[in-house]
Amino acid sequence: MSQSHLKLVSRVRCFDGEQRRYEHLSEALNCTMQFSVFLPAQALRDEPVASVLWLSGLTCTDENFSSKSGAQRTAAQLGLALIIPDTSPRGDDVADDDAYDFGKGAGFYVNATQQPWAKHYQMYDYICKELIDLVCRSLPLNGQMSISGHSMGGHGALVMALRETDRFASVSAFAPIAHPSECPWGNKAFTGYLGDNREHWHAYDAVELIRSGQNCPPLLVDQGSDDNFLAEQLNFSTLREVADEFKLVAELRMQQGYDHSYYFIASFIEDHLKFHKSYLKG
Ligand SMILES: N[C@@H](CCC(=O)N[C@@H](CSC=O)C(=O)NCC(=O)O)C(=O)O
Repeated sequence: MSQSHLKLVSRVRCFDGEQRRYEHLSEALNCTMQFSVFLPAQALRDEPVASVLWLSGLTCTDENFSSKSGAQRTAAQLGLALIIPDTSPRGDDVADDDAYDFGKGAGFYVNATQQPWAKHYQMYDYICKELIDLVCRSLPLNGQMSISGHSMGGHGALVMALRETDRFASVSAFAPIAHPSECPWGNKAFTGYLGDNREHWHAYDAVELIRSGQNCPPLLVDQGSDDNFLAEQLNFSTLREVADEFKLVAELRMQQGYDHSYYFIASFIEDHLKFHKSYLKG
């Protein structure tokens, strides 16, 4: 398989569109990767559509969101494609860790600088440089794109939107790890992938990027009040404070009684896709 070649692994009819899974050889990650795509009916008729890139959380593959969120119903109504990458490099020769929050399934959307991780764990470049280019060249997409994600993927979505300032029309997140430099999940992952110098962590920390004056596209965040990870890992109130201080175009909502699960995501994904659609052309 050449690096630019997409191999269709599966396709299934879904809301008059198709849920597909592709495989390709990633140059950035130095391994074979799979990702999922929902294409609405318009795209199947070769009418290019706008898309939402979804980044998943710890322990996920590209299949958690496509099988649990129910996002396809609204995406079909709005004529939006969904692009759903995996959360880390994969394969037998890729370094791993026994813990659920480091190694495979926990790439944290960074470009690792530390060994043995650096050889494969280049998730930031994989998504922002390689995958977006690949899907825009290979699928009926019009290039208009927004970004969203959950937890570790919410962190990834915020960071990519803040750094790739002209790429995304809007950004949203469910229970994002908003300030990874200051929580146990982020501390562990950043020490392992990026080393001990905390200055190097700030390029992958949404709160620090906002504090540094980076522009942010329109932002929607939902956070469940009964999320087990809220107090220790997510720093929702700090994100609210910096969003207010730096006058972001942002709505950050506390949703009473919701937890960290895909039931929470399924409850509000319609709002997020409609929010993105309002900023996307086509
Ligand atoms: N197993 C862990 C928790 C793992 C977990 O909750 N993963 C979430 C994302 S958390 C942040 O990135 C998830 O999306 N899981 C997949 C799913 O389908 O629910 C533990 O026990 O603490």
